Amino acid sequence: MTPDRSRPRATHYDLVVIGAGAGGLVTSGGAAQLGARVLLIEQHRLGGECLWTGCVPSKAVIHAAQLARNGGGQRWAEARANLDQAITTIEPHDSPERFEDFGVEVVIGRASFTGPDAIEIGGQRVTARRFVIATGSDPAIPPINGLGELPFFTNDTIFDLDEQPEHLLIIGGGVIGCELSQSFARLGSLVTLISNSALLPREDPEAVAVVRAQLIADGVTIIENAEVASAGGEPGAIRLTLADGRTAEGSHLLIGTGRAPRITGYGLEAAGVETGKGGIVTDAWLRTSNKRIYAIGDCRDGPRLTHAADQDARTVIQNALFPFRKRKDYSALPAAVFTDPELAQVGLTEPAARALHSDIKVFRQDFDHNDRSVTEADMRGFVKIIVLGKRVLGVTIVGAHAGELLALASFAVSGKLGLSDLANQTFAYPTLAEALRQAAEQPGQAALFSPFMRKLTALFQRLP
Ligand SMILES: Cc1cc2nc3c(=O)[nH]c(=O)nc-3n(C[C@H](O)[C@H](O)[C@H](O)COP(=O)(O)OP(=O)(O)OC[C@H]3O[C@@H](n4cnc5c(N)ncnc54)[C@H](O)[C@@H]3O)c2cc1C
Ligand SMILES: NC(=O)c1ccc[n+]([C@@H]2O[C@H](COP(=O)([O-])OP(=O)(O)OC[C@H]3O[C@@H](n4cnc5c(N)ncnc54)[C@H](O)[C@@H]3O)[C@@H](O)[C@H]2O)c1
Repeated sequence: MTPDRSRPRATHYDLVVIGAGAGGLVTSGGAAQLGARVLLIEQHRLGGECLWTGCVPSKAVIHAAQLARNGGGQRWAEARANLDQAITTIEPHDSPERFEDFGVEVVIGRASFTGPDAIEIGGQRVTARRFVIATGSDPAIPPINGLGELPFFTNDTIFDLDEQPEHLLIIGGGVIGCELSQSFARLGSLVTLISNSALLPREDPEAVAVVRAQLIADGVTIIENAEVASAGGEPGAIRLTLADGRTAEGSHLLIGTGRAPRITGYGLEAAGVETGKGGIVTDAWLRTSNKRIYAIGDCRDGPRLTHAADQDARTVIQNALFPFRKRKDYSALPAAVFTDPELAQVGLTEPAARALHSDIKVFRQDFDHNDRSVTEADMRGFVKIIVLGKRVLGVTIVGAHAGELLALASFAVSGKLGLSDLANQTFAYPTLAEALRQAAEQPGQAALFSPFMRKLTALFQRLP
């Protein structure tokens, strides 16, 4: 029998979690399995952005676009079928029944704080020992003249699109803009991508150059460092006018210009929770200005990624339930842009490391010297390892399967390993991962094959 999910069964819990996206699900499921009495409140459907409007549909579209590449024709319908299938397959993992089996009490409704230690939900007042806010973020819509009068898409709506866009205009050259511009181009739409920055402004520019070249080869028209001054035209024939007078016309418009944390309309002021421009302010332990309330994932100031929300959740389970506290630490948080080629980063990029330290060293290995890249006939990209002294500060990988290869690099950065730890590994031949070892062995090889070593070797050969 389906339980009544319209109101809580009790008035007090050990932990109340607001929002059932990646952050809220991991927190509530983990805490309940550890034995805490947990109430999880979700206003819409469990799974959040990642399942319904983010990672899952976008990666399914990317996969369909890979298959469609060079196939010709308009292939959005196939991508739509693929993304619907992916969501249907993953949805049971995030179902209320599964979390109820873990011992979580699930209520569907909108929670609102009424004071520093209480919320209201389903007309009922609920108190808790600790609260976790995991309310996520909305697409940020830029203040462009005329935009309000036109139909436009965001990640909340683009994956429900029924018809193939003839010509998709995209504002924003970040992760969404790059991943989806390439996908729609490969699926057979004309695509124009406009950004007020360079593409992927936070990433290594040399790596971005490799991605940019592929987007152009796929037919994406890219306009970088350009302000969109106004939007006009009509549905089906949208015209963007840039500040320098240029115009771009298309049938559909997608906005991917960053995120706005969800911090209004649910009583954060009444709870005494401080917010800033970047979201809910948290301390080193992810506590808000109200020490009994934690904030995790996209709603707090900090990185907005599913695995960041997951990492936050694990930190908060420990901090909210146990006396041994754990600090938040994003220094080894990996990130991948799932374009083709992929761009993956962990730790500091080369420009970020140079801004902090004057004496870093950078070791780069291009994939055109990797045998597997040659046999796969895909030699785009490189591995770059950024080192301070002996310590690996960061790794940038651009190329095929860069997101997968990054796992090894993440391990090196989070484990505070030295370059020699990577250089001394033996990797299966022929694999792309060998490029990491080849980059890591560059300084050692210079020392190993030096004139001094040559003399030493010769000397040893003369010994009886
Ligand atoms: C197109 C796209 C692709 C992405 N791809 C990736 C990727 O490949 N890898 C990656 O790591 N990240 C990716 N992300 C980012 C990722 O989706 C988010 O960082 C992640 O989903 C955030 O999880 P969250 O739990 O913080 O918030 P959300 O998933 O947004 O969950 C918040 C939940 O809170 C609920 N809620 C809000 N207010 C209330 C309230 N008052 N009461 C009750 N419920 C409430 C909402 O309904 C929602 O379900 C992508 C994002 C987008 C937009
Ligand atoms: N693979 C992944 O992990 C993945 C994929 C998609 C999205 N995401 C997450 O989702 C979030 C949102 O992605 P996003 O691409 O919207 O944000 P983003 O921050 O990655 O990029 C936004 C881009 O829009 C540009 N921009 C901002 N205002 C503009 C304006 N008025 N006109 C033109 N350009 C403008 C910025 O300069 C920037 O290049 C990100 O935080 C990202 O972490 C992650």
